[in-house]
Amino acid sequence: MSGPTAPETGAKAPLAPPADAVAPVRHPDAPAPGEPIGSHYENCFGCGGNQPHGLHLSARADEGVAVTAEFTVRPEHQGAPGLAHGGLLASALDETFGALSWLFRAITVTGRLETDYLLPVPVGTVLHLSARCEAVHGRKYYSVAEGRLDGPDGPVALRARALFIEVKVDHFTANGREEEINAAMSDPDTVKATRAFEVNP
Ligand SMILES: CCCCCCCCCC(=O)SCCNC(=O)CCNC(=O)[C@H](O)C(C)(C)COP(=O)(O)OP(=O)(O)OC[C@H]1O[C@@H](n2cnc3c(N)ncnc32)[C@H](O)[C@@H]1OP(=O)(O)O
Repeated sequence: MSGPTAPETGAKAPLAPPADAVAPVRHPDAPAPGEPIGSHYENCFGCGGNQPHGLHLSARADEGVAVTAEFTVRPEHQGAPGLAHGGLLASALDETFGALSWLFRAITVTGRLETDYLLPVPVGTVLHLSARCEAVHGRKYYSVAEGRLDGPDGPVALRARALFIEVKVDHFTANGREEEINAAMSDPDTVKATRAFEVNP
């Protein structure tokens, strides 16, 4: 019988960093604490301005290897009546974790993401997210995040852990659909953002 298979157990199972992981290093060219990080791609569902139904999440650098972010839950983000869809909230966490790339200046993609949903999140909520990288092991970046209602000190609605894996630019150029890759590579802003990562390994 075919069907979904569970994630591998053993080495891939834990989201806790291995004992010989090291502390992440804030890159000297990382945005200053409080500085906006900006969208990495205008068509990104998480942060792009070109997606009418996207999250339009905006992130800022924080102290250390950490970011804060906000997004407003809109009617098109519903799962149950008047409440945010759980997968969409995971997307907001994923995007917030992704913004950490600008702090350590390595291109990283989600390998694993685990979310605890503690409170329902009503439409109209401004969700205040924060993420912090805790440890690095080779290409693996281990991070934690949370999402709060009503303000940065409001009730915790979401908690998450993630493992992001460092990749090179060809992860995108080799795998993305050609028309979007060609369009992105002819956009000077995208090229500039990509070069910043390549020049500062
Ligand atoms: C310009 C910046 C752009 C930022 C965009 C941010 C957007 C928000 C973030 C996203 O949503 S990214 C999109 C969602 N993620 C993906 O599409 C990733 C799909 N997966 C892959 O492409 C590959 O599986 C991956 C690049 C993650 C890894 O493949 P590789 O062949 O490069 O590496 P490998 O499989 O050898 O794994 C490297 C290490 O990570 C570990 N690993 C990989 N996947 C894992 C997993 N799922 N769980 C636990 N560990 C994992 C793996 O065990 C190994 O550990 P060791 O170095 O200790 O041996």
